[in-house]
Amino acid sequence: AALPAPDTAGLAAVLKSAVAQGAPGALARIDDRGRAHLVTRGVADRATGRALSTDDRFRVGSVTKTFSAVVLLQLVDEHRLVLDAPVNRYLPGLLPDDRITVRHVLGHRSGLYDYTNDMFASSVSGFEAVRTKVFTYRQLVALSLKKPRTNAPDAAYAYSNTNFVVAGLLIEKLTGQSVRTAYRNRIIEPLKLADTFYVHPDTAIPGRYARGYLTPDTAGAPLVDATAQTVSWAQSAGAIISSARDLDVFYSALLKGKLMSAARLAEMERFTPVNSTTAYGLGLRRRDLSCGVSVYGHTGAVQGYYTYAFGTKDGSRSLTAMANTSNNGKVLDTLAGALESAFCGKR
Ligand SMILES: CC1(C)S[C@@H]2[C@H](NC(=O)CCCC[C@H](NC(=O)C[NH3+])C(=O)[O-])C(=O)N2[C@H]1C(=O)[O-]
Repeated sequence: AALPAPDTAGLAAVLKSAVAQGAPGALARIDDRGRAHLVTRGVADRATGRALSTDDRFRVGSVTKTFSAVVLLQLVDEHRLVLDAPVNRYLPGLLPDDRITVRHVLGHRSGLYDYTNDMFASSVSGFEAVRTKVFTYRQLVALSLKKPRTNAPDAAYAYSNTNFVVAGLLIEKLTGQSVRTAYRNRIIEPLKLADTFYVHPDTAIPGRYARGYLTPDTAGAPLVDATAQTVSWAQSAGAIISSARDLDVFYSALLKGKLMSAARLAEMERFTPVNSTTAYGLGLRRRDLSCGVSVYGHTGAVQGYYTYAFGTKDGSRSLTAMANTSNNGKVLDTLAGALESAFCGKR
């Protein structure tokens, strides 16, 4: 059935609420069968008052996880990786349990503890302690392995950044290239994503970008400009920089089957229920909206930036929404309303 027209007035109201709840700015872009709808609110830079533009680049956080999953699923298509093989077959001795497979890692079913739970228990001091640090993947995995696993392999879904750090190690081992090269050769250049970069460990965002502001844990304390950071704590789990246009192109191309075989996309879309309205596949989230439409993509939360990037099953319509703050649950929840406006239309 054809989707209702996007509700751009509703979208503007969502962004207005996000700004009222503490985001300096918020943006949204819908690409609907070649037609773009652009909405913005507030500022990209609190110091200069520059208005936020939908052209501004930003840190996408865990939307990066879909990029990493795409590379690995392409390697499965190339018969260079077996999804149900143990991770330790490719990275001997990395993990303490040979039963943990590549599929478990990409579906957050490995049980590997998420080291960011400790790293960011205190939001601002945790961020300041790592914002210029450069970690190796193995240092991050070691942080995780200091803690007990959350579940036996495949026994449960438990979101963990550690899983996509392991994915980065797999990408580098199997391609013999950096994840930066793998993203560029396999996704960024083929799709001509001119605003999409992996610059780790550089802290600067190339070109024109929105500054990002971390909301402190203490109510009323000033926002912290979190724009400059290595994102080395996340890397292949969260360090990509992109734009609303590029993420719409990326998820539309993915969902249209342009990035891997139909068989592999079907594997990516085998979903584990997370709660009543969301499910997780392989580096891909499904969100079931109030109007019965399901959308596919990923969310992101990195210091200074919240992102929603989702598309319809056939990739004909995609939406990216971003607010340039984080650690603000009200803004994260409000921004989810952009999905309803974009895909369910006027209510
Ligand atoms: C599951 C999520 C929302 S969290 C996960 C990942 N981001 C992180 O793990 C960073 C967490 C710390 C971010 C920080 N929060 C704190 O410091 C809280 N003490 C903030 O908000 O700036 C990402 O991105 N994912 C989102 C996803 O996949 O949707």
